[in-house]
Amino acid sequence: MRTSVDSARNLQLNFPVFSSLLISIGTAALAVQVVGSNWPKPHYTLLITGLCRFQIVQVMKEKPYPVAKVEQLDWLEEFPNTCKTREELGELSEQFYKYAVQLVEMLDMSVPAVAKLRRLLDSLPREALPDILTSIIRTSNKEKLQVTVFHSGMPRCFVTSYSDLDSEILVFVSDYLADNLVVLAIHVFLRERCYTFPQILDAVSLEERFKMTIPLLVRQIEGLKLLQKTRKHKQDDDKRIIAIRPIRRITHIPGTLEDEDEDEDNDDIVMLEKKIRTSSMPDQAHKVCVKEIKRLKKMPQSMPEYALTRNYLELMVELPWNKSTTDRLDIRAARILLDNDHYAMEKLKKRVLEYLAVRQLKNNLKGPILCFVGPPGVGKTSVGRSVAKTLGREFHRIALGGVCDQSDIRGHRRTYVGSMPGRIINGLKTVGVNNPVFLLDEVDKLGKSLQGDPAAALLEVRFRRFPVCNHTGRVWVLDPEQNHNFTDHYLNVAFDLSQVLFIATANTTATIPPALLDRMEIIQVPGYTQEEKIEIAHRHLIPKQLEQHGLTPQQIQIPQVTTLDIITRYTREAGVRSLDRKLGAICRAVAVKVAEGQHREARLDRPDVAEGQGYREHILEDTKPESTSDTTDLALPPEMPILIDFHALKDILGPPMYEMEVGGIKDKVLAAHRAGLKRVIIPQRNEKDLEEIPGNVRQDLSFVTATCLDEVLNAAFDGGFTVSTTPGLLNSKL
Ligand SMILES: Nc1ncnc2c1ncn2[C@@H]1O[C@H](COP(=O)(O)OP(=O)(O)OP(=O)(O)O)[C@@H](O)[C@H]1O
Repeated sequence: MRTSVDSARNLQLNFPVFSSLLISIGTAALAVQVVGSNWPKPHYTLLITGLCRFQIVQVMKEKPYPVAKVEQLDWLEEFPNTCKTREELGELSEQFYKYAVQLVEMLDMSVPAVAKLRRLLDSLPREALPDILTSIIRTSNKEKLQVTVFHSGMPRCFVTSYSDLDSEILVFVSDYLADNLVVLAIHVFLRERCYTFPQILDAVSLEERFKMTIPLLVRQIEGLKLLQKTRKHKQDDDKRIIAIRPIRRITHIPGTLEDEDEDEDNDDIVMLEKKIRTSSMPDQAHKVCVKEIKRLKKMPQSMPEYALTRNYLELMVELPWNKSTTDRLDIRAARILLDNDHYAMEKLKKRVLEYLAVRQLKNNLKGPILCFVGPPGVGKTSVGRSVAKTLGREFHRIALGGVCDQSDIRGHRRTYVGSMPGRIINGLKTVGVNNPVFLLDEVDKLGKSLQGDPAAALLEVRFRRFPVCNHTGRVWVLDPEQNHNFTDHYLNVAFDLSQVLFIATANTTATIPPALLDRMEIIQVPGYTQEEKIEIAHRHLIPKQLEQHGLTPQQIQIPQVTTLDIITRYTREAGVRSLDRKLGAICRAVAVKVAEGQHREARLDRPDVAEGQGYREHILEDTKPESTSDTTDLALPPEMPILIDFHALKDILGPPMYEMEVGGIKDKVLAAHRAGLKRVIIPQRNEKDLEEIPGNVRQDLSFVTATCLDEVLNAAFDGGFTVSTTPGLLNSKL
C-alpha cells in the first residue's frame, strides 16, 4: 500500500476515507489497530498511520461506505530557487518557528508530550532550525494520528506515539518536530481544531500552509497570555510560581515584546547576582549561591529547573542571615505591658517576667523553652505576642495543629517537584529578621504519618561517622545552644536559629511527644472564674470590639449584669473566646442601628424632606423605634447609648443556650424523684439549692448532705461503709 502511494500520483482508495464528503481534501491513512465495543454505546478507537494528503477527484459510491478516486497532494515542488521567494519563505518559516516555539513554551509542562517536545526543541541546533523547518513542513504526512470515532460520526484527531524519537537521525527528528508543532498547534491546542483542520489540509503550497498556520498560532498565544495574566492575579502569595520563560532564540526582531521579556529576565539575573554579592550570608551559603547562579546562567530558561533554581536563589537572598531587631529589655516596662494587655494570669505573667529578667541580666537566650498549657481561649497566644512586644521583637505564629509531615517543619529536598522550605525558614522570610519570637502553637496536636514524625523534625538527628564507631548525635532544634546549625532540607545550608525565641503552647500535656515535653518548661494557664471573665470582658474584650466596629462608649453600653448573662447563658468555656465572639455579634448589631440612625438623622436634617408634607410629624406618629422591618427608614434615630439589656441580648443572640439553674441540683433531684428513688446525697454546699425544689417532691425524699467521700459512702450503703477510708501513714516516695 505504502509503495503504491509513493509511486503513483493518482490512486483509488477502496477503503473508507476519514473525510466528510463535504470536504474534498483529506489524509489517507492506514488503520493499524482497532479497539472498542458496541456496548453500552458504539465507541471505537482506531490507531492509524497517516500516508499522504489527497484530493477527491470523483466519488465512486457513497453507500454502504464512500469510495472515491483521489489524487495525492503531497507532491510539493522543489523549493523555488529565486531569491525573492526564498527570502519570503525564509521569513515566513522563521515567523512560524518563532510563534510555534512560543506557543509550546506557554503550554502546560506537566503534560508529558509537551515536556518531551520541549526537551527535543532544546536539543536541536538553533542555527539549523529555520532551514529544517522549511524543509520538513513539506512532510506533514509522517505524523502518527490517533483518530477517535465518536458515535456522532465526528472524527477528532490528536497526536500520539512519541517513542524512540530521540535516537533518530536529525532530519527525521526535525520532521517529527515540525509535524508535531503543526499538529500540536492545530489539532490539540487550538480550540477551533474541528473547523481549521480542513482549511489547513486545503493549503497545499508551502507558503499557503505557513500563512494559514501563523495567524492561528498568534491567536492561540494571545489567548494563553490573557489566561496566564488572569491566573497570575489570582495566585496565592504563598504558592510558588514556576515561571514560563521563552527559550533563547536565534532570531531577534528588534523592538518586539519577546525582546523586552528577555531583557527583563537578563536584568533579573543581574540583580540576583548583585544581591548575592552584597548579601551578608555566611560563607557556606554564599558559595552555594555563587555555584547555583553560575548554573542558572548556563541553563536554558525553558528548563523547569531554571525556575526552581531561581526561586531557591531568591529565597536565599531574602533570608535575614544577619538582620535582627535590637532588644528592648526593660523589666518594669515589660510588667506594665503584660498587666495592661492581660487581666489575672498572675502565675504566667510572673514566670514570663522572671524569664525576661534573667535575659536582661545574662543577655542570652539559654534556658528552657516555655510551654504554656491550658484550655482554649485563656490567652496563651496573646501572652506570646505580648512577650514579643515587650522585647521589641517581631512575632510569628507557627500553627502546628494537624501537621503530620516532617517536611512541613524541615522543608522538602529540592529534588522534589514543588519543593518548599519548611515553616521555620518560611517564618524567618516572612518576618525578615533572624531574632523573632516564634510561637509554636498547639504542639500537642502534632500528628504522625508515613511522611514522618514532625515532632522528630524539631529534634534534628545527626549521624556522625567516626573512624572507629558510629555515633548518633541528637540536636535540639529549639535549643539556642545547639540550633545555630539548623539545616532545612530545601535550603541545604545551615541557618543560625540561636537568636530566635521559641515559645510553645498546648491544650494538654498528655499528647505532647515525650521527647518534646522533656525539654520544655510547662506553665499551666488555668481557666477563668466568672468574675475574672467579667473583668477581662470590660477591661479588654469590649474596648477591643468597640474599636474594631467603629463604635464608641457613647453609642453602646453593656452593663456587667449583661456580661454575666452572656457568660452564664450563652457560653460554656474555660477561656473567653466565645465570650469575645458574642460581644463581637452584639457590636455588629449595634453598628447597624447606629449607621441607620445616622442615615435617618441626615434625612431629618434635610429641609426638603423635613418640611415637605409634615414629614417629621408623620414619622413621630407612625413609627416604632425598635422596629427593624422595612419601615426603619422612617423611624427616629435610636437613643444613645444603646443599652444592651437581657431583652436586647435575646434579640441579638437568640434565646439563651444554657439555663442558669450552672448548678443542676434541681434537675437531678426531680429526675431522682421521677425514678422513684428515696434518698438523695448532695454536697453540703448545695443545701441552699433545695429551696427551689417543689414541696411535694421534698416531702417524698430524704436528703443527706455530705462534706467528704466517707460521708457519701456511709450514706450510700445500707448499714454504712465499714472499711475505714482514713488513710494510714504512707511512706514518702520522695
Ligand atoms: N487574661 C486575659 N486578659 C485579656 N485578654 C485575654 C485574656 N485571656 C484571653 N484574652 C483574650 O482572649 C482571646 C483569645 O486568647 P488566645 O487566642 O490568646 O487564647 P489561647 O489560649 O491561645 O487559645 P488557643 O489554645 O485556642 O490557641 C484573645 O483576644 C485574648 O486577647
